[in-house]
Order: sequence, then structure tokens, then C-alpha cells
Amino acid sequence: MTTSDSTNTSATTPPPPPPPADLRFEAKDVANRLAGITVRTVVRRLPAAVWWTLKMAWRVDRPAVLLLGVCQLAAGVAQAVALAATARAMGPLLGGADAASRIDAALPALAVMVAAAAVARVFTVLAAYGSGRVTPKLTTEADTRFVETVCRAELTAMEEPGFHDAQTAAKAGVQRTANVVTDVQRCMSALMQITGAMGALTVLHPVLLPLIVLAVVPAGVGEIVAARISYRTHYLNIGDQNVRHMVRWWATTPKHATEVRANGMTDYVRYWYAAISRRMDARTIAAAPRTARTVLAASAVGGLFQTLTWGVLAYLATHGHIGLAVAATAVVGLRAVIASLGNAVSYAANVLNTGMYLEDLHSFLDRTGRAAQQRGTRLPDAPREVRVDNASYTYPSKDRPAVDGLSLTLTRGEVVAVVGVNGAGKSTLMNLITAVTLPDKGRVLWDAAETRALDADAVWRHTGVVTQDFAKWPLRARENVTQGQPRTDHDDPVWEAVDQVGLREAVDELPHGLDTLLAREYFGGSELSGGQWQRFACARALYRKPAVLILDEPTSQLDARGEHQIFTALRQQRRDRITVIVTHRLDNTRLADRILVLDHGRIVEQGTFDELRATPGSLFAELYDLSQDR
Ligand SMILES: Nc1ncnc2c1ncn2[C@@H]1O[C@H](COP(=O)(O)OP(=O)(O)OP(=O)(O)O)[C@@H](O)[C@H]1O
Repeated sequence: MTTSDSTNTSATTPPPPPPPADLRFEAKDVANRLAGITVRTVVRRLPAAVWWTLKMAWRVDRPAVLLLGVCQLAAGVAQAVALAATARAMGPLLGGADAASRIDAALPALAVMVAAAAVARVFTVLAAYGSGRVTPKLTTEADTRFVETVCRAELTAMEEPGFHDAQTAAKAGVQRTANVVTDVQRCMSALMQITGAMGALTVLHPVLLPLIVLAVVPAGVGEIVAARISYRTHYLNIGDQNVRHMVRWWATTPKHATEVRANGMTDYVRYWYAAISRRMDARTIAAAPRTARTVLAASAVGGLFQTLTWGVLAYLATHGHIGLAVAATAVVGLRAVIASLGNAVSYAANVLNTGMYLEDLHSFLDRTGRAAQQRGTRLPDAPREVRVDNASYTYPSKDRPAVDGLSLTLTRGEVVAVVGVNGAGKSTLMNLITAVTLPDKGRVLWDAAETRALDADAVWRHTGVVTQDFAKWPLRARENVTQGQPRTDHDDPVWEAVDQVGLREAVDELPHGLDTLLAREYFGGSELSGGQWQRFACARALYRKPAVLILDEPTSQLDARGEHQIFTALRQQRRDRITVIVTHRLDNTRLADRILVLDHGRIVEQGTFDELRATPGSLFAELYDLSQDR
């Protein structure tokens, strides 16, 4: 083989991709929480979690909860009566008289047994109906709280490392919320059955009682340990679950299909997906033998005590300590008690298991709830001036501030361009100006009021933002302009915004004009080009007629005509607002009254285009010259 042969071979068979990174659940507050979750901790916190859920159930559907509770109680009582009647029938049935008179004597008890069993069944079905009504509402309520809590949290909390993983863990808690009602309901039902069977046990020798308990408790302990193993696997898989979800999306969304295919990423993405799945499966499979061992050991111990119980009963009967009829009653009672006690322990273990997932939900809601926007209640007018006063902001995961002791004043009527190298802090500064985030140090003032003293929603009624990574709402064309605004009963303002960004022709060409659904991936409808989507993002901001308009690279995907149209619109409307344009296209900064050059979170230069251009050695002049050097 020649050298060129070997080169060709290695070129056609690239080395296998490296394995996916081993991502773990790393949420700050909860990183080691599993270690802290003992059965005792769950038991301690469980009543509060169950109470929280039951209260919520009561609020979402009181009649259904009442129906559920009453029917459950009634079914339990009926089952107890049926059991007691069964035990009572045993005495006459096994008595000394002939068969006909024994059946006669047992008939009333047998009739009660049948009637009680039928009643129990009816109430059980009604209870299941109540439960079926309340559980979806409960899940929705828990989910709604989850969404509201996240929406109301300061953005900084969402920037915390591990927030996403904690959110995924909490979602599992949301899905299990409904289990609480079923688990508690089943637990109650089993306890009722025990009460019924207890009647039969009063005739028993006292030595049997501890044996019964020992016969069922190991199974319960086994279930708790098995639940903990399963929770641990779930916990270890959370990081990978998120990554797998993302990889799946990248691999399958038409949005990135071109990038993935034409850059030869398909194999790599598939490999990642398979490797992450295998890793998750390996954890789940590794847990299976431990679960089996635990359940087997628990069953063996429980079985041992059950055998002992039956042995003791046999001994008592054969040695004349109890009569045959009593022994037969005891057999029925014992079976019923062991079964219902076993169920009660098992359902209690389920509640504990659910409790572990609820813990994740509650700690997430607590943590995110603590980060809720706690700003003032002042309602701002459209500001004449926004002043950033020695403000700093450091992202929670970073040591260095993204905006570092920065001061500036923006005045109504002014168009300000903000430029700087990547990572200079431009987008972060925009978030401070619009009060999306609050500074860690220093102040941002809208006229005389600090942004932290203002009602956040009221502030955002005066702002309009086009972000770099703007949203493509899978809604109608109209809503892509009006989203977040009060509805108007005619489309004139919508068309005005559409015209300002030069979109009329594109909208006219859509099959249903403004009514066209732009959600091809989800519900069908039409798709737009990248630049047309960006024009929609700009139209959305202009439609708001905001007092503070922030445009972060608003024309990065636009053709020259589109860019010109948007800048013309900005110029025409400048008097009514503060306009800030963040851009890397330095030619566009000619439009601005003032240019701010940011570096490492500080303003290092400012002035007009001509002033900065003419300053020898200025960062702006350097960047501008580089942009012209093609
Ligand atoms: N969500 C975040 N979490 C942590 N650090 C962040 C986050 N967003 C930005 N940063 C960091 O803050 C600094 C400033 O980022 P910012 O996005 O404000 O810069 P920029 O000037 O807008 O950059 P670009 O021109 O690339 O858009 C950077 O060092 C960046 O890595």
C-alpha cells in the first residue's frame, strides 16, 4: 500500500467520534440531596407534601374529593363488614349440627357478606370515578404552579447552574402529584380492610398478632428500598435525559436538518443518541439485580414469618388451644389481615416513593419561589431618560462581571449604537436597561425611579426588544406581530408595522395573508425565510410603539433593502423613544447620535461615528478598519 493509499483509507474511514461527555445532575442546592434523602427524611417531610397535595385537590374539585373520600370510606366500611360477616359465618358452618341447619345458621351472616361485598364494589367504582375526575385537574394545577413559579422568577435564578436539571426533576414530581391521591386512597382502603379483619382476629391467640406484623413488614421495607433504588437511577439519569432530549431534537427537527446533514453530523448525532441511551439503560439495568435481590430477601423474611404464623395456628388447633371453628375463622381472618396489611404497607411504600419525587418538586418550587421578582409596585410612565449608574452584573455561574461598574444616560429622542467585541457585555447591558435583570451593584434608573422599585410588568409595557436569538412563534402571521399586546379590532396597526419592515409583499403572498399559520412543524401552515422571520421580530417590536426600543443585531439576516427600510423607520420614530441598537455592522452606526464602545463590561469609548473613526488607535477605528478590509 502506498502512502497515498493509506491517506485515502484514513480519509474515508474517520476515527469513531469521542464518547459523549458524562453529564451529571449538578444543581447547586440539590447536588447531594439524594445522599440526604433517607427514608426517615422522606417520612418526616411526607405529611407536609401529602397535605399540600390534598389541599390542592380540595381546591381544584371539592365535589370530586368529597365523593372520593365518602365513597372510599363507605367502601372500606362495607369491605370490613363483608370480612367480619365471612368470619362470623365460619362458626356456624363448622359447628356440630347437620349441614342444612349449619347453612341455615350461617345464612344471615352470608347474606350480609354478599350485600356488603356488592355495596363495597359500587362504592369502589364511585371512588375511582371521583379519583379519575380529580387527578387530571391536580396534575394540571401542580403543572400550572410550576410554570407560574418559573415565569415569575428573576432571570438570574434561571441562570443558576443546574437550574435545568432541577426543573426536569421537578417535572417528574408534577407527573407524580396525581399518584398521591390514588396512593392515599388505596392506603385508606387497606386500613379499613384491616379494621374489618381485626374482628375475626379477636378470637385468636395473642401470640399470632406480632407474627402477622412481622410477616408483612419486610415486604414493605423491601418496597421502600426498591423505590429508593429506582429513584436513585432516575436521579442519576436526569442529566443524560436532558442531553438525550436535546440531541433528539437536533437530530430530528427540520430547523437544523440542513446543518446536521450537510456538515456530516448525522452519524455523530445518531452515535451520541445511541450512546447516551445505552448509558441510561446500563444504569437502569444495573439497578435491576439490586431491586430483585432486595425484593427476594424481603419476601423470604416475610414468607418465613408467614409460615411461622400458619405453623403456630396449626399447633394451637392440633393441641386443643383453640377449637376447629375458631381455627377456621382465624384462617379467614389471618388471610384477610395479611393481605390487607400487606396492601397497606405496600401503598404506604408507594406514598413514600411518590414523596421522593414530590420532594424534588417542592424543593424546586421553594427555591424558584424564593427567587420570585420582588420588585416595587411603582408604575412608571414612558421614561424620558434611562440612567445606568455605576452598575455591575455577574452571571451566577461566572466570577467576572459581564457588566462592570458601567454608567451611561440615554435620553428620549436619541439613537444610541452599542458596539464591541463578542462577550463585551452588550446583551447583558440591554437586559439591565430593560429591567429584565437587576444590577448586583449600582443602579438603573427610569427617570428618577430605580428599576428595582418599579413594577416589572408595568416596565415591560414600555419596552420593545428584538433579541439576537429572536422567537419564531408557531402562530398566525398576525400574532407574530401582535404577540404580547392588547388586541385591536382592526388590522391597521398591524399593517403599519408590517410596512415599516417591508413585509407587505411577503404577507400578501401567504395563502391566507395575516391569518396564515406560521407553524409548519407543528400544525402545518407556511414557512418563512430567515430574513422574513427577522422582519417579523422587528415588526413585533415596532408595533408596540415602545418608549424604550432595544434592537440587538436586528438586521443580521436582512438584505440591503430590508435593512434600509428598518433604519428609515427607526429614524422617523426616534423622537418618541429611546432607541438602542447593538450591532457588529459598524457602518450601521452612522445612523446613531452616539456610539458606545464596550469592552470587558465597561464603556471604553464613546462619540459620534466621525469622532470615533478619526481617533487614532481607538478600538472603534480598529474594528471599523478590519470590517472594511476584505
Ligand atoms: N447566561 C449566561 N450565563 C453565564 N454567562 C453568560 C451568560 N450570558 C452571557 N454570559 C457571559 O457574559 C459576558 C457578556 O456576554 P454578553 O452576551 O452580554 O456579550 P455580548 O457583548 O452581547 O456578546 P456578543 O457580541 O457575542 O453577542 C460573556 O463573557 C459571556 O460569556
